Amino acid sequence: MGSSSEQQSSGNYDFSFKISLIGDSGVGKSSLLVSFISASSHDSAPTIGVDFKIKLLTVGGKRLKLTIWDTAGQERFRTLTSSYYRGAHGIILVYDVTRRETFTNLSDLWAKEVELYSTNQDSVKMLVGNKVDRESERAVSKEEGIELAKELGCMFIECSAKTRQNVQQCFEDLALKIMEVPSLLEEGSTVGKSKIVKQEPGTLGAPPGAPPPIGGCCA
Ligand SMILES: Nc1nc2c(ncn2[C@@H]2O[C@H](COP(=O)(O)OP(=O)(O)OP(=O)(O)O)[C@@H](O)[C@H]2O)c(=O)[nH]1
Repeated sequence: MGSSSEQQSSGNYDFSFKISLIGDSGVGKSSLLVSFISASSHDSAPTIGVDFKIKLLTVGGKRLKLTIWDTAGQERFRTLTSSYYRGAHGIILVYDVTRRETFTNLSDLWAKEVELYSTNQDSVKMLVGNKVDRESERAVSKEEGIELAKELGCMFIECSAKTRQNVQQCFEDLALKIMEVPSLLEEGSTVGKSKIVKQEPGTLGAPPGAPPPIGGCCA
């Protein structure tokens, strides 16, 4: 799927935000993204390197362009990390409610990385407990999720990329919160800024200096 240059023009959206998805391998980051972008979940192959997708949507009466980055959780790709976070307006920290270690890794590992690499002091963070459709296998309670979100200063939601429960809500709530932060709003504003930049095929919408994404597309 491609996007026309017309869609990329600032005339078609009021704000442009970068959102990064992080968390352990297999928690469902790619599935959440695909579920949000394509309005249907699917079995997802492991992400190799980095992927991003663009979603145009209207929230709170504003037309938004969300560039959503999907990180590969595997340790061997961690050298790419800083570019995932650079300039991100929103960061989604995902764990799998059926795998406790993915929850503890968020506070022990991922939240520390966010602190280290995030260049946007004001970026909005959202803690997401995914795979709630597997309720019988749950290993992390909702209350624990709420507690950790408080500790980390994050918003919180539980969802399922498989059933799409709360997936749209997750991204919309995050976007709404980003728009409440004046510095992020100003930075993401397209007013008076030209968004039509000459880019190599396949990198449409990627921030300058970004590593070449794999399979980025626009919805
Ligand atoms: N039951 C259930 N399975 C899910 C859900 N989300 C993802 N999965 C499955 O979990 C597995 C891993 O999902 P991915 O989306 O590849 O996870 P990821 O976090 O992107 O993994 P990496 O690309 O390795 O970082 C896949 O088999 C998905 O189909 C969900 O909400 N419920």
